[in-house]
Order: sequence, then structure tokens, then C-alpha cells
Amino acid sequence: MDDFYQPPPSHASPPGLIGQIWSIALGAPLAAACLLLVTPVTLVLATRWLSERKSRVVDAGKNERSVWMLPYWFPGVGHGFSFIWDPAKLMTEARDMSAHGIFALRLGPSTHNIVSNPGLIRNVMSQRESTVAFQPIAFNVVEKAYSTIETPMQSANKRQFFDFPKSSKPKYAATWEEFNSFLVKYLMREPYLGIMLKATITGIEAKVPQMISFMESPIDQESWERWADAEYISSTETEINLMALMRDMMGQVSVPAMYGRNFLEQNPEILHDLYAMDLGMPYFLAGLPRWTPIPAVTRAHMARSRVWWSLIEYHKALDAYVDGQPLDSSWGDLEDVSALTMARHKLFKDHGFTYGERGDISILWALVVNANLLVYWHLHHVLAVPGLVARLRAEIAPYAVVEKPVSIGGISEAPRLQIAQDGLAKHCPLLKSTYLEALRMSSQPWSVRELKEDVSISTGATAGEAAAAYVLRKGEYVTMPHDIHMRDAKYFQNPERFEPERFLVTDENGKVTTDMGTIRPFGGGPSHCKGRIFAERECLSLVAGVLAYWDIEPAGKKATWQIPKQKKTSAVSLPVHDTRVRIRRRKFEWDA
Ligand code: HEM
Repeated sequence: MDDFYQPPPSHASPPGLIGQIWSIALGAPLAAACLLLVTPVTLVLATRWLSERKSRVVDAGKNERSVWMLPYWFPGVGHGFSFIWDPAKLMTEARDMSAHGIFALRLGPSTHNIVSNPGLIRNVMSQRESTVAFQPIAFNVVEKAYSTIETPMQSANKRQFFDFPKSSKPKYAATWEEFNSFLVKYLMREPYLGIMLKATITGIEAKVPQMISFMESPIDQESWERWADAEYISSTETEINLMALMRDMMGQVSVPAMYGRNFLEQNPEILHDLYAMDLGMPYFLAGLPRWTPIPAVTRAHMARSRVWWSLIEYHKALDAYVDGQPLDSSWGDLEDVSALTMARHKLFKDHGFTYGERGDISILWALVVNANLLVYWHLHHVLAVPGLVARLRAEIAPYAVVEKPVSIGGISEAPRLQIAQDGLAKHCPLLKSTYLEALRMSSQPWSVRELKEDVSISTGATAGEAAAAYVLRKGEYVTMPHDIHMRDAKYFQNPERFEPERFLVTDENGKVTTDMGTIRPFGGGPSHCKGRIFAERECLSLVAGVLAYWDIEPAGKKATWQIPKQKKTSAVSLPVHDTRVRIRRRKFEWDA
């Protein structure tokens, strides 16, 4: 026996009952620790093992299968963590592992069937509302995103305005169809579409020549220059942030076209409140209240409240206007308010909606958040391709005309801009193709539907491939992240590259036009964007006007175009940083 052998230190237990209690007490921390560690690990491993839902044949005759669900690790959370962390990565990888671009994810308590195959999406979009419903999703978004959450601090006087949406749900349900029909009638059909476009184009023709003031002091600059951090370089050159500038330019012309010119004059900060509100959309949808200790959440709530109050005052003015009551002179005559806004106002008033229930905030938000950013991406991509600006200027020359200024003595006014929006949309295929390519690359729109019944959707037969059908289950959701398809190398060669001619097609007579193909930047089905025609015309007109009027170069030491990475907000992404540029007025033949 070794000399140095020592028996283990004895926790010499006293004999009997006390001894037993003593040993349990000593063993307990270790056992508890083991249990604490082993139980969750076992649970997580078991969840991972059992959670995969294999795709099984449902009906062999119809080649119908159930949807494959990826395995996940955490019970109750499902794929929630990886979805929040990087949804595009999770969904792109799963799409590549799935047979036909369809798979299921578990997000908390709900199951989402994620569909990116264009044939399957077409099928979902063509289903009846009673089977694949959008209305409950819309109500949910409206409830969470556009209602203000009351705090006990608010006065009773204010409270009556903030009763949206629970009390108003029945009123909305009763008028849902009529409101939807208004969107189609007044945003997509003539003469209303043409009237709103005319107001927008008049704004573009007036504002584009004033886009840069070449003033040294911020006090003398236009508001959009100040927001875009304009820096005076010389009387012919300014350095400025392109995204901030273009975003405001679009809002400066589209908001007056919808709400009349006095609305923006009364609420000069409202565009920026809408941007701040849009940034807060994920917090609203997650139900985070104003007092959440995260500054961005509070900022978003405050911005949304300010937008609410602006619209409440506006609706009071509209009430007075239609009732023939005296109107505060700052509102002007309100004669230039769009037919859509007036028709919605009438319906709200006739059905007894209180001011707080009138959901105009959703339309104002839809008008501003996507188109305003798209003009920035479009312009940025076009400027970054060598030689493209010259080609586009040649194409748009008959429809975006800069006229020689009138001179009196030695003083000339600024050259005038004339835009023919119809010509740009119909006779400028290269411009339109670059617009579609900008939409393909910079928008991340999702369409979500609730399944009210089991439904079978089919890929449709394609050349060399038989149709495959999938059964989606009642109570689950079907989610279509259109960006996953729009960046899929199977459908778009070099999907990460901006290719100006990607959407051009030539017919048998050699006529060149554009074809959108399978991209869906505006979603689809019953909730298909109702502003898509208006958006296309206003975006093409603003981009053409700016290209015709201004020279733009990258600023900074390296002075090369670097397209920023994207951050998902609404349909069109936000750049992670702005783009600093130098802007000069173009030289024309009369300048020589
Ligand atoms: C480039 C600009 C735009 C993009 C990319 C865009 C995209 C979208 C998307 C993805 C949807 C949801 C579709 C779905 O659920 O499947 C939508 C809905 C909508 N958009 Fe746009 N949009 C743009 C501009 C506009 C403009 C300028 C307006 C004018 C007010 C507008 C009005 C609407 C409306 C009213 C809806 C809701 C339609 C409904 O639920 O019936 N959009 N948009």
C-alpha cells in the first residue's frame, strides 16, 4: 500500500436519520446541476429529432405531397431565432434544400408555409379570399402598426381620438369592400389616375429645377437640402446625401397630389415622421409599447402620434370644408385634394367614424415609404453603370425636355423642365427596364395569407418537368417572400448584378418593350399594390427629370460608386448608409 494513500476526506455522516438527510444535502447540488443541464439538452435534442415534418405523399394520383418542415432546436420558439437573425439566409438555404421552393417554418405558435416557386405563388394568389385570406392579416397589421397605444397620461379629451382600432373593427368590416373598391377606382382608373399624375408631374416640373439652391447658409437652403446635409461647394456645385435628397423630393410632389398642397405646408416634418414610423414597424408588429426602454421604440411611437394628430386636424378641416363651415385660412381652399382622399373622407363621415378611427395613416404611409426609396436606388444603380446615363438621356430626350431659360438683360431664370409621363412609360424601354431591375434588386416585399381551408397548390407543368402539387393545411399561414425568388440564380443570371437590359424583350418586328416576367415587387392577389401604376409613372418621371436636369458624381476621396447594403423595412429596402454625391446643373447648348 502506498504510504501517501489517503482515504478520501470523510464527510463522516452521523448515523441514522440525520445521517441520511446529511448525505442527500451533500449530493443535491450536484444532482440538481446535472438535472438542470441534462433536461434542457435532452429537450433541445429531442425537439431537433422530432420536429422535422417530412414531405409525404398525400395523393399519389395527383402527385400531391405535404409540405416539408425543417427541423428546429427550440420548442415553443421553433425557427424564431434564426428567422429574426437573418431571414433571407434561413429562407434561401431552405429553398435550396427543398424540392420545389416550398417548405414550412415554425414561428412561435404558428406554422408558415414559405413559397418562392413562381408557379406555386401564382396558384396561391388566384385562390378565393374565403380560402386564402388576406383580411385577417390586414386587420392585424392595422391594429398593431397604425393604432396609437394610449398611455394613462393622455387627457380624456385626447382619449376619444385614440379609440382606433378595436371599437372601429365592426365599422371597418362593414365598409371593407367599399374601401377596397375605392383603391382600385381612384388609384388605378381614369380619369382619377391621370388627375393625380398630372398634379405629381406639375410638382416634379417645378421642384426638380429647385432641387439644389446653391446657397451657402442652411437658412437659405430648401428643407430637403438641409435634411440631406447639403454642403455648399461653389455657386454651381453642391455636395449632398443622395438617398435623403431623393426620398424627400418624391414625397414633396406625391403628398400634395394626394392630400392637397396645404397638408405638407401645415406639416413640414411629416415625411420624416413617416420615415421614423416606418423604421419602427417591426416594434409595432411585435406589440412593443411606447414605454419600452429602447429609444428607437419610443421615437417610432412619438413619430406615429404626430402623424395621427396631423391627420386628425386634416380631417377636421375636411369636415368643415364639406359642411360649408368656416375653415382656418391656413388650409387654403382644399380644392386640390385628390378624389381618393375625398371619397374616403365621405365614407368615414357617412359611417360615423371618429377622427381617430379614420385610417388615412395607412394610405399616407403606403404612398411614401416605398416609392420614395425606389427613386434613390434606381438613380444610384443607373449612375453606377458606365455609359448608361448617356444612353438613357438619349432615350428620354423627347419626353423629359429642359427648355432654354428666358433672359431679361443679363439675368436668366432657371431652365424649365417639361415631362411627358405617358411617353416615358410607353416609349422608353431602357428606362423602364432599369426601373424594374432596381425594383428586383432593392425590394423585399412579402405577401402573407391565412389558410381558412386545406388547399392544394400546383407548380404547373414546365418544359421537362411534371407538375407537383402541395397541400397546405387550414389554420396555417402561407408566406411569399418575393425577394427570395427575385434573387434566385435559377431564374435570374448573376442575380447580384444590376443588368440594365434584363427586362427588355424584342418582338418579331424588332420592336423593343419590357416584360416584368416573374418578379413581384408589388405582391399579388387581392392585396396587390393598388399604387403600382401611379408609382411606376411618378418614379420614372422623377428619375428622368433629374437625369435630364442635373449631373451627379460620387463625392469623396475615392469618388467611385459603391452600392450600399440593404436593410429590410417595408417593401423597398433602406440603404445601411447614405451616398454622398456632388451635383451640378448640366451644361446645355445655350450655355456655350
Ligand atoms: C415602388 C413603389 C411601391 C412598391 C414596391 C409597393 C409595394 C407594395 C406591396 C408589396 C404591397 C403588398 C402586396 C401584397 O400584400 O401582396 C403593397 C400594397 C399597397 N400599396 Fe404599394 N408599393 C409601392 C407604391 C405605392 C404607392 C405610391 C401607393 C399609393 C398610395 C401604394 C398603395 C398601396 C396600397 C393602397 C396597398 C394595399 C393594397 C390592398 O391591400 O388592397 N403603393 N404595395
